[in-house]
Amino acid sequence: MTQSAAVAQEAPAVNQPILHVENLQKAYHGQEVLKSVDFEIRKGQVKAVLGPSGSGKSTMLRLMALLEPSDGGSIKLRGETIGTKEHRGRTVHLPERLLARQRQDIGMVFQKFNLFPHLPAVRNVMLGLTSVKGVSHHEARELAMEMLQRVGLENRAEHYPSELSGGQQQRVAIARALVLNPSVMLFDEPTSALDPELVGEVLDVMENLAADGMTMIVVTHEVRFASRVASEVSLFDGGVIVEQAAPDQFFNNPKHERTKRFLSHVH
Ligand SMILES: Nc1ncnc2c1ncn2[C@@H]1O[C@H](COP(=O)(O)OP(=O)(O)OP(=O)(O)O)[C@@H](O)[C@H]1O
Repeated sequence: MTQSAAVAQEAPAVNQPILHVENLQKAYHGQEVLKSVDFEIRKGQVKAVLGPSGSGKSTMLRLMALLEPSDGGSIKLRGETIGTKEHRGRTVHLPERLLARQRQDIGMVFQKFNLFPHLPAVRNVMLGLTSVKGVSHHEARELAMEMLQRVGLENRAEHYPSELSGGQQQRVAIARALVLNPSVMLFDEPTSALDPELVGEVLDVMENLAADGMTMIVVTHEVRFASRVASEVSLFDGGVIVEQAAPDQFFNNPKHERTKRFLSHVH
């Protein structure tokens, strides 16, 4: 194979979405939470997802992160179907071993930081590298320190979660996701559990990530963040995406009545 042919094979198609979700469905106890979600995000885009409480936003992210199986539809990451495969004409869910491997390419940050309380910050960040990726302790530590620096916490590396503020814990959680070098980062209301004065430091870290070209989906109630940082804003309601548009259009000239009503409550 010529060198240029090899490069062409490796490079993703320029306009191919990083993550592409089609007709995603999920029900709990017969109650449809995701009716049919279609969603795509391209490299470097930041999508903000707004919507009323209980509308299924977290469920959508958990399915995209392969933390729960869907009931239907498909998820493609960099052109490859993840989470499921076709087997004898049926769609089947992949075994946990394969899901774990695919999950490494999707970073997820939760409302609650979920750090291990008995490990200092740097060990929390290292854990995925040593236990999942088999990286040596020495190399994992170096990479973890780089990530802690990126979120402005290199001087808190040896602090335990109980010695850190909520905002700092959330920044450690972001570093923990980033260190695995995912193709896309999913944020599920990352500032909702924080005292108001700690929200800004987490949003600043996220804004820096976006400026560095990270591809991000952010479920949030932070309308100002969405309007400033997102490349596209979506309103999620009733198990579907009601409207998606660039922030200016979404906030200043929404098309759907549902979006207008939603915005009248949050503005
Ligand atoms: N594991 C589960 N088992 C049963 N029902 C669930 C489960 N997870 C979510 N639900 C239900 O699905 C619906 C959507 O929940 P979800 O957390 O996805 O909404 P949300 O839009 O993220 O809400 P919020 O903004 O309050 O976090 C809710 O009615 C919730 O009770």
